[in-house]
Amino acid sequence: MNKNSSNTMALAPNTSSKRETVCIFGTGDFGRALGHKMIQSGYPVVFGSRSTQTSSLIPKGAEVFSHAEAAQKAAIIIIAVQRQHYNFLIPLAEILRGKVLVDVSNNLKINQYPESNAEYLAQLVPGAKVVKAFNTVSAWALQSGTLDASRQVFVCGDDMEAKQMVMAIVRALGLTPVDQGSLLAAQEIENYPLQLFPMWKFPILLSLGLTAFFFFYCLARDVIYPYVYENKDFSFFIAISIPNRICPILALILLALVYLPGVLAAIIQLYRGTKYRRFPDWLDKWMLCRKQLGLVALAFASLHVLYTLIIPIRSFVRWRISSRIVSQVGFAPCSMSSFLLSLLQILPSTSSFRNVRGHSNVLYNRV
Ligand SMILES: NC(=O)C1=CN([C@@H]2O[C@H](COP(=O)(O)OP(=O)(O)OC[C@H]3O[C@@H](n4cnc5c(N)ncnc54)[C@H](OP(=O)(O)O)[C@@H]3O)[C@@H](O)[C@H]2O)C=CC1
Ligand SMILES: [Cu+2]
Repeated sequence: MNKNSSNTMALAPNTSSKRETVCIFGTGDFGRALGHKMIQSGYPVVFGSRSTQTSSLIPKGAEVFSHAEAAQKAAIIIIAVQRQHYNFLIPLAEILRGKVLVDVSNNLKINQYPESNAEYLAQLVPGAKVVKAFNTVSAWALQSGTLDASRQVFVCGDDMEAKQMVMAIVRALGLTPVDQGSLLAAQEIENYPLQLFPMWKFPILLSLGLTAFFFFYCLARDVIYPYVYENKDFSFFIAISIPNRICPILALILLALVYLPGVLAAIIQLYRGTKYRRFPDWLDKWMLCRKQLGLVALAFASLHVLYTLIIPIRSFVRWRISSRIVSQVGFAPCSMSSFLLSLLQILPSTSSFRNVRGHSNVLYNRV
C-alpha cells in the first residue's frame, strides 16, 4: 500500500505536467544527441541553425528554424555551439532577453580562457539567465544510452529559478543534477572533463615512488650485497620474493595514509576549538584522495595474496624433486646414509609449507 502510493507520488509530476518546448542552437553532434534524448523524454524540441534545411540526421519529431525563430518558441535555449562562435548571439540579444541560456561547452585545455565559457556567454547576452550544465555528458553516451558511468550533471548559475528549470530537465532525462552554486563555479565544471582520472595523480605518483624506493632497497640488501660480499647469486629473488615483500609494505603504508588525514583533521579541529573552519589546502586535497589511496592499497594487498599463492607452488616443485630422490634411495638397500641425508634435505623444505608468509624470511632462504 505504502509502496504504491510512493510510486504514484514519484510519477505524478512527470505525467501531469506538460513538457515545455526546448530550443537547441546548433545541429552538431551534441545538439542532435541531446535533442534526441529530450524528444524521448517527452519534450518538444526545436533547433536553431544557420541552415534551416532538415536532414535525416535531425532527430525525428524536431523542427529546424533560424536562430531567431527558434528562440521565440522556447523559454530555455541550449547553446550547443563552440565558444569561439558565440558572437552570432550578439545580434539576437533582444530576442534572448529573459530567456534561460544553457551553456554546454567545453574547452581543449584547462583554464584556456581567463573567464569561463558560461561567464563569457553571460557577458555577451546580458539580458539572459545563463546556466552551465551537461558539459560532462558526452554526445556518444547520450546517443548510445551508456550513461551509467556519467549520470551526474553538474549545474551552476546565478538565477535560482533558471537553474531549477534546467535541473528539472536533467531529472526528466534520467540524469542526476548536482547543484554547484553560482556561475563562478563554471570554470571548475568546465575543467572536469579535462582532468584525466581526477584525484588519482597523487596516489599513483606516491605508490610509484614508494615502490621504486623499496624495490631498490631490497635489491641492494638481498641481491647486490650477497653477490658482492659472499659471491652468492640471488638474482631470482627479483621476480617474486622482492615484489612479494614490497606489496604488503606498500599496502600497509597506503592504508595508514587513508586513516591519517582523518586523525590530523580531528587534531586540528580540537586545536582550533571549532569545526567550522577550512582545513589547510594540503589536508583538504589529501582527504579528497583517500578513496583512491585505499583502492591502490587494496590492489597491492591483492597482488600480495597472488604472490603468496605462487610461492608454495615453487616449494612444491622443490619437494617433488626431493621426494623423487627419496624413492630412488629407498630402492637402493645399501645406501642408508644417503637416504638419511636426503630425508634431512626434505624436512626443511616441507616445513616451509607451514610458513607460507611472503614477508617471512624463512621462505626466501628455502625457495
Ligand atoms: N560532442 C560532445 O560529446 C560534447 C560536446 N559538448 C559541447 O557542445 C558544443 C557543440 O559540440 P559538438 O556538437 O560536438 O560540435 P559540432 O562541431 O558537431 O557542432 C557545432 C555546431 O555549432 C554550430 N556552429 C558552428 N559554427 C557556427 C557559427 N559560426 N555560428 C553559429 N553556429 C555555428 C553548427 O550548427 P548549425 O550548422 O546547425 O548552425 C555546428 O553543427 C561544444 O561547445 C562542445 O564543447 C559538450 C559535451 C560533450
Ligand atoms: Cu602477508
